[in-house]
Amino acid sequence: MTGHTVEPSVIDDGTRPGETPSGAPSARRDPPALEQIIGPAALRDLDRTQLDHLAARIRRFLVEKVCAAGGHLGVNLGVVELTIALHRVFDSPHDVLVFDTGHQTYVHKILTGRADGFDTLRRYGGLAGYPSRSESVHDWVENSHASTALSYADGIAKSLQLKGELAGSGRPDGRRVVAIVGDGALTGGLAWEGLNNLGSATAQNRPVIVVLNDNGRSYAPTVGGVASHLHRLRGRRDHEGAPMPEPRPPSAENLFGQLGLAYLGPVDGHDVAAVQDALERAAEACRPVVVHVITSKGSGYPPAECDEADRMHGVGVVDPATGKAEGPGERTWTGVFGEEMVQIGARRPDVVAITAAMLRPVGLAPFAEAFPDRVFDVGIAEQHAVCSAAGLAMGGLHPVVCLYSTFLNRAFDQVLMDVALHRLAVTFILDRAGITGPDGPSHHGVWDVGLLGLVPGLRLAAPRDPARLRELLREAIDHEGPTAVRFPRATAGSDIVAQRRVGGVDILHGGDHRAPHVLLVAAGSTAQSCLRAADGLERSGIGVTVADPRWIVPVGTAVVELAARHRLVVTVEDGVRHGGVGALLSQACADASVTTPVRHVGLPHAFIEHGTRRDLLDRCGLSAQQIAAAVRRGLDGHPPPPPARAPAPDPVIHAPTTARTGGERP
Ligand SMILES: Cc1ncc(C[n+]2csc(CCOP(=O)(O)OP(=O)(O)O)c2C)c(N)n1
Ligand SMILES: CC(=O)[C@@H](O)[C@H](O)COP(=O)(O)O
Ligand SMILES: [Mg+2]
Repeated sequence: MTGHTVEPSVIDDGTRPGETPSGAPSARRDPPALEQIIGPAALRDLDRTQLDHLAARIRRFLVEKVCAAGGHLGVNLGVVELTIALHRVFDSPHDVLVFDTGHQTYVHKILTGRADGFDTLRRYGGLAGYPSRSESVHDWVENSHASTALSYADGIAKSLQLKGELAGSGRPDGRRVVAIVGDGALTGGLAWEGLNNLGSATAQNRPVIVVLNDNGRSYAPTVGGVASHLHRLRGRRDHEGAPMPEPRPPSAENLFGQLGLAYLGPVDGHDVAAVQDALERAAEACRPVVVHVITSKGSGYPPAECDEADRMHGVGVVDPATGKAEGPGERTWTGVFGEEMVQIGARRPDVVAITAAMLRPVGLAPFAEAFPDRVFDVGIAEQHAVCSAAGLAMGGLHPVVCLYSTFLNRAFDQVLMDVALHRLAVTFILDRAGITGPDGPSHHGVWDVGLLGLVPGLRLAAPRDPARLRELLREAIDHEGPTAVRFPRATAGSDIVAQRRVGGVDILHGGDHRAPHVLLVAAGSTAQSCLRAADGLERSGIGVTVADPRWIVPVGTAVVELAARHRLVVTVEDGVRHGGVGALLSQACADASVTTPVRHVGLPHAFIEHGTRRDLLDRCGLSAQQIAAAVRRGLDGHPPPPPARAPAPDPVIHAPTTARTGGERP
């Protein structure tokens, strides 16, 4: 590994005393200032010294910008040299670079002319934290869900081959297709579906270059047989820091060779020249090939290198000198969940927990510490997590599957056909449910209510506060059938005490009016805004009942009976309205011949861009004022307004009317 670990304040990036790191290059042939790099061509004729200075300059830039804004710091510090080499060997966007998960593309963005956007990183309307097709022709895949790159590469290579544009098709300017995939992403089943096709007999003349970015970690060290195999291939004595042998020629002595892909590596991923040499040889091979690149997450920044938990995989705003967040940590929904799980684990020896490579992010660290034999990290393998949970339940245990809501999407069939069909007692914990914020459209957990509302026999709870999270978690785990509990990426807030409980439904406000009036159905964390809306409405003489159903799927009879006793129902949910709480209640009212009009306030049926959670909720019409406005419009006989069109651009990412094919790219 080249020696490049330095303190952030003394990174030797070629900056002369008094010159800012991104200042104009001095006469000493320093590399171009980052803001002056308008594209990869600027890298082509840099010499070794300039490349080393450029790498140091990028590291310093990453530490400065990401510590100030939050984002994937450790991840991107680990791919500085790798990304420089990629853009020196391949000619993006003529050549296609597909990044798996996309959280490691900050360096790619710097080298493709977007350094000056980093002051807006992950802010509404600013630079996305993942590839963005609307930002650059160098970006292809926006989906931040792992293990997809190999399948995209397979499809793109097939399309280029059929059009006669793929390298190896006889054209001198044949296009190369490169997939950059992490060792963690390689624990996902979809990645092996991709490999199976990339290495097939028919693919031997359809060269795809798989760059395996192996840092030995997802957040924590990568688990499973794949990780062990990679460790053996690395020929390392340990995961980090050991010297690496010279790149070995392709051989069949490893899994990739057995699957029909040549193997090149292991390569020191922090040595630009070594990576460049390996990539050039891979491109010349003109066949499917895996280039096994060894990197270190957090490389070059001691606070990350020393972070045993996850090498500062992703951070909030932190002090660049220490890597620590300022001030005391906030109590999050995740933290409350983690505490209660330990209480439940002590009471219920049959309860076990499953994580898909995110033990700490989903709050299972306390449970793992208390009950180390009762936590299973299955890797980035959500479908396996759910199906394995079905097996655990069949074996007599009660598994608690802990995922971010958005990552449940890919395991829907396992929830439906492996858990619910067998009516198994499995509990799904859906953290980051609703608008999450900075990670953008593929991370907002907004689809779970619509999806799980389709699952016969499954019960879904949406707690409004920490006390209800604890209560509903216990009810879910005590239930003899499939259950789920959803909560947001947010501070936990204070408890909201109900006036009374009617048929399992908590009445939070009103409900004792004689004259028919408005029923506000507050799903989960929207309760606070609904109560504020109710206060405003009451001041203008509109009587409001605010009810928290607690269990939102299936719709309880008590909610339908409440609806029947009101003049108007308005449901409010932090989820897509399409198939959501409102839609389900409308259906339930229709089935019960209850004719009270029901209006749905929730998120649009669309992809919502990145920003802060609060701001995006407001832009989507979920503020107290907008809820009150929806009630008033309902009383006037009109449907609630479409999601508020803030003066700034719409938060909704409009699906293009015509498919944005690769054809828009060169
Ligand atoms: C389907 C899915 N599950 C979980 C995640 C959350 N996640 C984001 S990055 C990451 C670890 C990825 O590890 P690896 O592929 O090795 O990339 P590295 O961060 O090491 O560069 C995980 C689990 C995700 N993005 N997608
Ligand atoms: C890339 C990825 O999927 C995760 O790193 C995600 O960004 C973490 O999100 P939180 O910050 O909500 O934990
Ligand atoms: Mg990794």
